[in-house]
Amino acid sequence: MTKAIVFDLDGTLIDSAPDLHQASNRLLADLDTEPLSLETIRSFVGNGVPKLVERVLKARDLYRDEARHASMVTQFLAHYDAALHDKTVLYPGVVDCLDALKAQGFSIGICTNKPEAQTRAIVKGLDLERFVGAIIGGDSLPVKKPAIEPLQETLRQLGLGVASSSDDVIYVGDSEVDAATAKAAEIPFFLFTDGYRKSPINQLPHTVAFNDYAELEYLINSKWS
Ligand SMILES: O=C(O)COP(=O)(O)O
Ligand SMILES: [Mg+2]
Repeated sequence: MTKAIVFDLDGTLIDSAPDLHQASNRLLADLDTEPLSLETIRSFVGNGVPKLVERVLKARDLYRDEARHASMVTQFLAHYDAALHDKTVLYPGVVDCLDALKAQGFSIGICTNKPEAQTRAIVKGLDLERFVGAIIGGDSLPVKKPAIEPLQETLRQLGLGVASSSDDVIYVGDSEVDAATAKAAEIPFFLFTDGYRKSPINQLPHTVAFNDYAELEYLINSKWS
């Protein structure tokens, strides 16, 4: 039976906050408004781009209504598309870890709240395509995490039935949203502690916590040994 490891993207495999920060501040500059700090933008990531843009606008008291918000999301994405991974980096050890997991025969998926098109472009640009068998983004389905459907759809595309998933699957993520998703889906959750979480580790439901990708293969194999 195939086993699968599904990863979140932002704050888990990649540190994407610097490019999200730049796009946010370019949007604010279009609106003749002062920039926000990297730390602030990092704290806004995890619920998808529309929510990030809403938080950016509200932080500068610029949120008006849904129609304007929708056009700001489009404007943000134009800035983001112009520099999707200029400053974005993989966390140390990610490539070696994915290599090792792939070599062991694990199926690998990505389940993120980032829009699918931008996710695919970044995955390609950072040369991760060869590892990944399924990608579900925040706009791939009508709902996004913490709804469980995106994670279930990732597993379905990897060829795993939902019924068997709790025994054969691990979800790896960095945030409150990921922990809640895995818990609701009854899937073991490995928490990468150096991502964008806002809560203390002990307040996030998790199976295993780690901060070094050099340890992840061992931790995964320990769970199934
Ligand atoms: O909020 C986003 O756009 C993406 O965040 P995620 O990759 O951590 O799900
Ligand atoms: Mg994340």
